[in-house]
Amino acid sequence: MATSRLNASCRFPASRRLDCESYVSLRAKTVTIRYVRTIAAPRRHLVRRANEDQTLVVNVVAAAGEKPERRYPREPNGFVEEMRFVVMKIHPRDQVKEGKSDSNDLVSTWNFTIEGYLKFLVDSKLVFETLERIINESAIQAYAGLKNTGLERAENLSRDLEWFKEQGYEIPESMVPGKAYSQYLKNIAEKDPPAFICHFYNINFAHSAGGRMIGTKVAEKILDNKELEFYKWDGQLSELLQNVSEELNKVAELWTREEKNHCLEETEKSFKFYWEIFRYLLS
Ligand code: HEM
Repeated sequence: MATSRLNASCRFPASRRLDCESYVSLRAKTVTIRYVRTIAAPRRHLVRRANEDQTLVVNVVAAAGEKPERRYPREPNGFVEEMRFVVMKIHPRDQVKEGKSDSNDLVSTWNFTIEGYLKFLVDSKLVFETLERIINESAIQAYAGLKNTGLERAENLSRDLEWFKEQGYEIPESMVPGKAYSQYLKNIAEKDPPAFICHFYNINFAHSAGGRMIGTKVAEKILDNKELEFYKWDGQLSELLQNVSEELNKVAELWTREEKNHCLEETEKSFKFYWEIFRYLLS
């Protein structure tokens, strides 16, 4: 079997690049690489392709005796897709199925009341206010690109509550679910950015997906089709979401796999906290 001397550029899970050199067979499916500038033991790699400039692109399979690297669902599509995958699995299957039509049917069966809806709006406002204040005031680098994304909702919610007041409705005080979620966000914001980013993603994206669908149904059923400011964005929502996704992907690129997993594990908490606020709509 012919062998060639190649410069190999090794792509590691944490995006670390190391220079190495090796004698390999171009027909080989795996290769053991001896690193030039590290003290790592030789590792077995899966050969992905050899570029024209004789740079070999390889994936780490395992060091001798190690288990192969674990792959995470949607990992190659960027971290936002990983977060989306996890939260969609948490949506209760019997109540909320992925895909708008099923969920739409479900939401159509709900009996909305203005009282329940006002509680939902008041607690949502508290959560968005807290989220936005933290992002604006924090010096944490990961939050810097998440200021003024166009997804902010607190001001729009204030205008909606003002409108309800003008219609003669009494605006309730914020309640336990909103206060609990707001307090939790304050607790983790400075000491645990990966966890906080999970909440940032879920709160904003939940509202733009299921939340928006619910808003349309509420408007149809009990608001004479009045479209609230909560569901209006300056510019195309899809573009705003795309921009924020790109920013979140950039933030997560700097994380280790452990930090990413920690962020994903926080999804369940985010869902539970926000679900408590959604539940007002069912009362
Ligand atoms: C009654 C409550 C809910 C309903 C009816 C609902 C419904 C939906 C539906 C239908 C989608 C898919 C939208 C699409 O494929 O375009 C979706 C996506 C999503 N939901 Fe929910 N959901 C609810 C509650 C929640 C909660 C409590 C959270 C978390 C805090 C959440 C977070 C998300 C996220 C992050 C997405 C992905 C959005 C995207 O990628 O654009 N949802 N939801």
